[in-house]
Amino acid sequence: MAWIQLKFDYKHADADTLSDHLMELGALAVTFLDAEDKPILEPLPGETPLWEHLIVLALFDAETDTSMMDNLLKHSDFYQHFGDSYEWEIIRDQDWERSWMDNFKPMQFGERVWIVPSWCDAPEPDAVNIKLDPGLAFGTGTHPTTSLCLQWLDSADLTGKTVIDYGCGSGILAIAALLLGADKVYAVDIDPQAIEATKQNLERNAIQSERLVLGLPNDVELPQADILVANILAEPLRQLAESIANSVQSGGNLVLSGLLESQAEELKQLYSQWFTMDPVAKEEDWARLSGQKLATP
Ligand SMILES: C[S@@+](CC[C@H](N)C(=O)[O-])C[C@H]1O[C@@H](n2cnc3c(N)ncnc32)[C@H](O)[C@@H]1O
Repeated sequence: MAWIQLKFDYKHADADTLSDHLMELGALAVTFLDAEDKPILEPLPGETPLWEHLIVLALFDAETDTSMMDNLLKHSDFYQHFGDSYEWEIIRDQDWERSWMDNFKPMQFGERVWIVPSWCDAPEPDAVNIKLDPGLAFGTGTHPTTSLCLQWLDSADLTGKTVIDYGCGSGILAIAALLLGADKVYAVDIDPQAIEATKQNLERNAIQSERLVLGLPNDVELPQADILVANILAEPLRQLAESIANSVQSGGNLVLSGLLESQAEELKQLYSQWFTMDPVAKEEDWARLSGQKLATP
């Protein structure tokens, strides 16, 4: 399968906001390289004079309409910092895999959870270690939205619970829930690569396959779960609101991310017709909503 990659030189300090913007435009992943083509390992803070000259790689689905994207980029605030230097290229799967693998190191979330790349040893062997290889799917824990969801799961008592992971990507949240004690997880995604990555990550973590029901949204009959986690973008969260709400049982929990801080209040209002909503949690410019389902009359 081919992918397309947008590559450009970026001469400005605020790389973090640029990354968020590219993800909003549909990028599946964004990687920064230094002037010597080496991946930058640390997250890029909002303002730093260190990275005044970056090479930016953004991976998009092969179906992406590049002329529409050119147009959107030309009208973005970032355009002045890269001008016409950008180029689109078709890349093979393996090339992309290599670039993110270099960036991906063991990371801790909350008290108990570690995400450990499948080619690394666990720094804390007794922790809840999730062995992960996202392949081409989204979800390594490096993005604030995944991190916010992992922190919520880490803080909850999942013992014996039924969980839905809506938009599972690499399966990172589904597997975290299972290793934290959930009885059964239903994981769905519109991207077949995500289904494949989740299946392989399940095997990597030696979890019995009966504990995970996995598939495309139309192929999986969702139960009313104790907990539903959805780290997808604001627009699908708006469109799917009613069906998401219906998939949580009374008293059950909702965890939503993939939305920017600026989108949080509107979505909180929307979901408050079914849930008692908690204060918005934030990491960098991203937000997480959570709430408890109201009893149905
Ligand atoms: C931001 S990634 C999250 C992946 C992973 N759950 C995590 O937390 O890192 C969003 C995922 O949702 C999927 N997705 C987007 N819209 C969707 C929809 N309407 N229904 C199901 N999955 C969707 C995408 O294919 C992608 O894998």
